[in-house]
Amino acid sequence: MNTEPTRWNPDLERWETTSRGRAVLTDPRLNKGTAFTEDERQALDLVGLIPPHVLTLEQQSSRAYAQFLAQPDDLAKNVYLAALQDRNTVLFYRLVGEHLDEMLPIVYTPTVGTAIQRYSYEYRRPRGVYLSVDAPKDVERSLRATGLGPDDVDLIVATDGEAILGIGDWGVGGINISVGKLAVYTAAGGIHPARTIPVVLDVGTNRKELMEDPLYLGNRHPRVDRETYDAFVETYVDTANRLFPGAVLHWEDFGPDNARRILARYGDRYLTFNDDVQGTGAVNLAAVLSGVRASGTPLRDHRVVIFGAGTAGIGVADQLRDALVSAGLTPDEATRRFWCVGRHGLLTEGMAVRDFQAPYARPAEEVADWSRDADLGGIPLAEVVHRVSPTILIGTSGQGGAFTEPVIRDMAASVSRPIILPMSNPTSLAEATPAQLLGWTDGGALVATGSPFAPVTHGDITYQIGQANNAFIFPGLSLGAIVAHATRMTDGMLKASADAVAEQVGSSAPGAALLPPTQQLRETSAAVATAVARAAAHDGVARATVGDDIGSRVRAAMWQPDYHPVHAV
Ligand SMILES: NC(=O)C1=CN([C@@H]2O[C@H](COP(=O)(O)OP(=O)(O)OC[C@H]3O[C@@H](n4cnc5c(N)ncnc54)[C@H](O)[C@@H]3O)[C@@H](O)[C@H]2O)C=CC1
Ligand SMILES: CC(=O)C(=O)O
Ligand SMILES: [Mg+2]
Repeated sequence: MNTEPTRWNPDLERWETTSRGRAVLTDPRLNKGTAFTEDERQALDLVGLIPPHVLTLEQQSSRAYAQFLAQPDDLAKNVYLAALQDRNTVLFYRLVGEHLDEMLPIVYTPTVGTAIQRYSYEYRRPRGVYLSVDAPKDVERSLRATGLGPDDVDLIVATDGEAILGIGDWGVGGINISVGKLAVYTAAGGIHPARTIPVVLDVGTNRKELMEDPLYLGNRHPRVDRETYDAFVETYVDTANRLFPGAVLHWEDFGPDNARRILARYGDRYLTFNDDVQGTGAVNLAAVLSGVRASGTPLRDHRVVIFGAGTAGIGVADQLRDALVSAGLTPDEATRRFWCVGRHGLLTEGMAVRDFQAPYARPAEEVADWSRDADLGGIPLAEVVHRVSPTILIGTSGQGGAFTEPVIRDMAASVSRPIILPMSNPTSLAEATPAQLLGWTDGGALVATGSPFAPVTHGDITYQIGQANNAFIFPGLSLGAIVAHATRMTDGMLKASADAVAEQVGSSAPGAALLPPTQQLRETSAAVATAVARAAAHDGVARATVGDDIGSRVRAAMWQPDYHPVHAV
């Protein structure tokens, strides 16, 4: 039985609630604070619980913006916005939507990384659902405790906190990446915030300082063994799918082995995707496609070095390889265009590589006389760049500053418009800054970065720096899947998302960004969702009819941060 005292009535577009008084003010879905109307105050027993003067949403938003600006630093801004989100959903999204450029870096990368590291210290309230590997029998009960029924959930974002951005294992604090991704989903993709659940799968942490910290809020034991882990993930997937059968299951910031294994196990059975593998692959492809357009060299003629051959790096390689095949190469020819560099240098045959890296290992005879670095235990990036003369260099290593001046100058010596994408987050882990890259290449580099960077002026040109972040993909990808009632997330849907983002980039004039502006993320996400829904229909996985009106249906499905009547029942 659904005992939830509050429900959204879609026909009358209003909330209906049996709650009264303070219970209304503490429900962020219902709470309008000083914007409750006189009639609502009377009907909901709010008279005397809020100051008498009624404000508009616009007035509230400008007041909140002033409060936001008064915070002393970015972490305090993050905590301020989190508290606002806990209090009043509509006001939070109205404010973030009005200042997307300024606030995305606060609710998302880079500041979300700091918020995760500081989680147990900045903790104010629980947010989302905390599932513990020590109590798998409670998974169902905890997901049911959201009060949401089978038709009430569109999307669940889950992390196990092992590989947060590029900052590693932060245990239970990882919940904030699920919360942050969902904030982007709603602000950028119009996913209904009440129809989403952030989840952390707390399977322990291998970070000793957390386990020894008296304030640490997660399970105080090392990450569990693979068998226990897999059984727990299975319990989560089965339960989530049974309770919320239509929901997209989004996986975020898992370690490379678990990320790939989970995707291989569930990708063909459920509507699910791994954002770091697939979302990142798609946004990278979009940036490369627009870089290729600006470079004047056809895609099929490019050579790619990927620095950081993990979850994101190989996800990027896989989608680019498929794009090279579509451009006319055979699968083998396409694979041979990649040189992937990991912790021990270039991946080569005979090295101990992970199964998903294996296709990219270079033949031993090719590299027989390449110079090696004894400390590294293999062939370093500088040697790879020197030998290969890549046209595209991608950073997914989490190693800040790894693209050094000699490496970039060497690359630029043989390629006039090198495409260079330092995609690692947060900002401090970018492999190089755009100012460095443009300086070392005399303005020739075509640059996009994972975290936001300000424009760079070099010579007479001001270069806009596009953000090659999966935030350009996942909101529209899931929105398209939800509107199409898709049963699976197919490769075709991912490819469509990349193409749609690339198409949103209007210009390849000198200084133009490789990706659309963040401020336009809502329009970009609508275009992505439309393309994704069409691809779902094309791939035979859409249960809804996808016709000519799909663009307007996508837009109509996007939640807007406006107040609706709250009706006392
Ligand atoms: N811009 C975007 O949309 C996204 C960016 N990323 C970023 O990519 C980075 C990596 O993330 P994941 O792939 O999830 O992590 P991961 O741990 O799966 O992969 C990192 C890879 O870098 C390699 N590596 C580490 N040190 C290295 C070194 N000194 N030289 C060469 N390789 C080295 C590791 O061996 C590993 O294979 C992070 O900084 C993350 O923020 C990840 C997903 C999306
Ligand atoms: C953007 C993202 O998903 C990451 O850095 O992990
Ligand atoms: Mg991620």
